[in-house]
Amino acid sequence: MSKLTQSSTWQTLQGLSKQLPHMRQLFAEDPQRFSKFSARDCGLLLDYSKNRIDAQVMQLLLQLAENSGLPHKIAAMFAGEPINTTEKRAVLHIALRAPADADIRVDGVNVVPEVQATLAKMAAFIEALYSGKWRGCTGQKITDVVAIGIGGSFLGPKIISEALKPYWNGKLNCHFVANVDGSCLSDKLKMLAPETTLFLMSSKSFGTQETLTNTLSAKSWFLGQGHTQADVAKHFAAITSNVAKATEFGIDADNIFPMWDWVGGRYSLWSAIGLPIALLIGMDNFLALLKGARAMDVHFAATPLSQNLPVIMGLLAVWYNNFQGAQSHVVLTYDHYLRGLPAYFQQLDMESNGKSVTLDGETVDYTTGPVIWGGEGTNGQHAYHQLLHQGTALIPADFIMPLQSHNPLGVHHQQLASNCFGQTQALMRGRTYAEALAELQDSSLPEAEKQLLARHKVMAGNKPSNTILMNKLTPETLGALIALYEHRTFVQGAIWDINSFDQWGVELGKTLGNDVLSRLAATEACTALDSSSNALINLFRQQKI
Ligand SMILES: O=P(O)(O)OC[C@H]1O[C@H](O)[C@H](O)[C@@H](O)[C@@H]1O
Repeated sequence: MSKLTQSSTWQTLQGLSKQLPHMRQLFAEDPQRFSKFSARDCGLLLDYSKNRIDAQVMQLLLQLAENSGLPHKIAAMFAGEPINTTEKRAVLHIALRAPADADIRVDGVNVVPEVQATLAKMAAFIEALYSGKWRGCTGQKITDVVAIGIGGSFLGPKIISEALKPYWNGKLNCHFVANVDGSCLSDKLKMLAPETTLFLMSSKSFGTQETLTNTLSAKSWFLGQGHTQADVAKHFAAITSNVAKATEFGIDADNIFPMWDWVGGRYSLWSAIGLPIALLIGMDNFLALLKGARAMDVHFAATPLSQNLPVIMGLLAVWYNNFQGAQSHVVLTYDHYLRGLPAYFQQLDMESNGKSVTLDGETVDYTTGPVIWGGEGTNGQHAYHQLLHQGTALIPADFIMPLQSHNPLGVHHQQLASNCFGQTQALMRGRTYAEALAELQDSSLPEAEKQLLARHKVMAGNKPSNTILMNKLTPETLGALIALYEHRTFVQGAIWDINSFDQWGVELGKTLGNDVLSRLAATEACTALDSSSNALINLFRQQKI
């Protein structure tokens, strides 16, 4: 058994996990439950009272965090220590939103001036595009930007852009290409004119197959429309930490925005990777997004654990994962603009905490990252919420909702809120057999049928949820919200003693993908692999089943 699972705190929590009364009872017994189990800062309110917790459980979870050295680990991240141990790198997305006078050192060098210089370069680039100082090869203004990237170099820019649609200034159109399926790029190109289009290639490594292939095809398309190699500089720019490779690829050195190896892909939207967002909402709004994240960083670093929003959320996730058998976690956004957020948090959390060895290389004897999924409320209520209410799996939920809509339209927002609050209540309360039967009292069904139907209508309740509210979805509150989830992910990784910042599983997929690619192009039939892989490769080579 590991030190973690052997600890008396862990063992006590395990004992308590089956002893807590139903949440209905907890609420009935304590009218102060909401004020005891809610916290607010950075423009966000977290109501975590609808969780299977009491004061003792919370106190023990906080003890678990102390025992795991969480305060020290937070300090180490903020100090730029190489906490990504397998890649020997610092983890400094917090430096990307630090104030200009901050001093955050990697190997003795303050990285903040470089971050600020890149922000200034982004601002100048955006201004040049908006004003028409930057023009395409025929002298026309750029009207469309195609952002090419995948994983962290795609999800953040795309989803955060979508979320901030009310802030788009209409100066440019932005399109996103991630999938290497040629249909993705082709569909976009059909709508574009090369003379007014700028391609923004986003790849930290500048080595990701999908992104390189999509960029090469975009370049061929551009050249194929009668333009020359000399025109490329006016239509291609890149964001990468591999400046040498980007230059070699043919991107003009002036058109390269740097990033750094201490920014993880899934934590990179705050860097120049966020350029598509800034192009759509303007630099001031992009800076407000950073400011919101910064506020959450300050909160995370300085607030006592018991009031610390990411710590509370991380501990609750550990509670369900390790002590209540939950294997998935659902994120439900009651805001149309936030509909992509579950997919963003999915990469953030699953790529970070989908690990099974500790920092010392020991295989864990406890579960780690759950499956993160979700979608847009109220749509999910008419689909998968059924399983949340009456299925056999325990699925803790986060409900996220702004109190004010960007589009106040009749009773829409009130209805949205009523559904959100109604769902958390239904999950918590459930419906007893007696209640279900009472609801059927006036029906004309025979008694036996009433009883049978009542059994189907029983909902156990006691299903946990957090509710996160904000006044309005703004760049600042969104920045705080995303940083909240980043740090929540960190808290869990710290307790599980895993490296939340590498992704070796993804790397293996990339390597094998490249190997298969060479076999697909070979002249000989493939016989060297397992029978399934051989057959699939050979079917593709023959182009028919
Ligand atoms: O930005 P790139 O180097 O092209 O990497 C793009 C993506 O590649 C991999 O799939 C990683 O797992 C992601 O974290 C990364 O964001």
